[in-house]
Amino acid sequence: MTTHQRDSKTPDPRPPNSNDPRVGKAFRAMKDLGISPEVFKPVLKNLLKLYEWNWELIEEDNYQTLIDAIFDSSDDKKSIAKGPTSSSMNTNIHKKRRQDARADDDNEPIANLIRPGARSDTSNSLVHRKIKFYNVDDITRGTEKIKIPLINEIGLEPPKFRYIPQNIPYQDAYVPFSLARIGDEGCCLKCSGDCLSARVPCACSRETGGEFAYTSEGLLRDDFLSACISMNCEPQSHHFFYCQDCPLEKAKNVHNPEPCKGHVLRKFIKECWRKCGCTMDCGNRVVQRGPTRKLQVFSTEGKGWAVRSVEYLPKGSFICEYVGEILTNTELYERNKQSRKNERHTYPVYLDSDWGSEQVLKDEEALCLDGTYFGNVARFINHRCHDSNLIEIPVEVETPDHHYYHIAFFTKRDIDPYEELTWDYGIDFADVDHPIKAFECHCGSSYCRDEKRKATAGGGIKKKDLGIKRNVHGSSSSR
Ligand SMILES: C[S@@+](CC[C@H](N)C(=O)[O-])C[C@H]1O[C@@H](n2cnc3c(N)ncnc32)[C@H](O)[C@@H]1O
Repeated sequence: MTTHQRDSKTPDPRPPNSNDPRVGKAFRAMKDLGISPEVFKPVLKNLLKLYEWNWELIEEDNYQTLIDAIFDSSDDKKSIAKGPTSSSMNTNIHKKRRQDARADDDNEPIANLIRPGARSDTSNSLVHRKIKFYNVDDITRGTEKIKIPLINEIGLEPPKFRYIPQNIPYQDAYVPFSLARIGDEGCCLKCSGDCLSARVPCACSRETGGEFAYTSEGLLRDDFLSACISMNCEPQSHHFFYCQDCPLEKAKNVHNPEPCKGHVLRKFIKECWRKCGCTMDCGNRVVQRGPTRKLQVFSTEGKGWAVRSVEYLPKGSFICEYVGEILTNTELYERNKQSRKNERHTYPVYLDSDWGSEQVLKDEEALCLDGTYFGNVARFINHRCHDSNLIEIPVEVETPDHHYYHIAFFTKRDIDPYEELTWDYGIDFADVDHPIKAFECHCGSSYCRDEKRKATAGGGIKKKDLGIKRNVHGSSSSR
């Protein structure tokens, strides 16, 4: 699944060579900061010698030591400031330093929900560090297998929420899991070990046409991902389902709802689960194992908090689920009314991917996820119009009843370290009837729908737009 790495605690007697994956990783991280190989290679070589080939010290805190050493060498020589990449390099290094340079006195508790994690600089005395480290080293409070730090580069107000690694019903949501609901033909009772290596794909691959959605490397299969992307980004008329009594239209006007504008039908992944005979390491259990990538929450100008990965992510990588409280649509309407009064922001996702397969549920039955007060890292993923680098895919795990399922984010393409992770919320920025006012979009995409709307004659507002999905309801930002 990931490139093999030598245990970085074991001193490596060999000098670095360009085939070493650790050199490649360092190269990519430095490239991202605009640092050319000519500049970083000699510094890396010296540092490795100094640390007796201990890569752990080089790699820790996203190569902070290496960056410090490059910075110090550039301060000394001033010569690299003449190079063509020097100004961007210095800007980026300064940016990177700022991102990690939150002094102790910036360690405000994150709404008493995230423990501040000030770090003392005792890890190595060989490099004189002039900076302090960021203030929260794990927003998950140990509830995930990985730590997810929060990097406050610009002094944003701490997010107020409680991290939960799995969805939890708020109150009325009826989420029935039972072994009895899973028929024997709906799971792989007789499998053992890893279903992906079985000669014939088991029953759990039926949802994805008799082939598993995942490769043995734990990535989404290319053809499956492409089909999901094209259904999501360029849906054809046959990809839409039109319901009789549309809950989204009722949310806009309960007494006189307009006809349904259409819901995009989605492809599901089905993962093996408890009733199956395979092990937890089975390749058809990716989302249920939780996030494994090196993610960070960081502050942005204009969009609040955001998410990125500090490691390279190949196309089809699972990033995280959208986790929140499970609400009925009725509870969500109530909450939205309240949040408008309290100026709180909600980030709900409708569990509406299975339109057409069963009767549309009533509002007091239909479910959505709200990550506002209780959520996971996904609540920080910002919107980008059309060319976002993540796609959300519905995943069936505990129940074959698609009344409830998981929403999982996967990469649509290869992603470089430190690139912001984004998904298209599906907002129609021109929809003035929507119960939650859309934010002013700063996604920066050349396909930005908000920019296009503003550019049309006087920012003219249209009322109807066929086939608009609106999964997350962004509220106007107070930032
Ligand atoms: C799901 S949250 C994402 C995390 C959020 N940035 C935060 O700080 O908590 C959605 C909110 O983020 C902000 N946001 C997301 N994408 C944005 C964009 N492209 N432009 C401006 N604001 C955005 C909006 O305030 C929106 O209501």
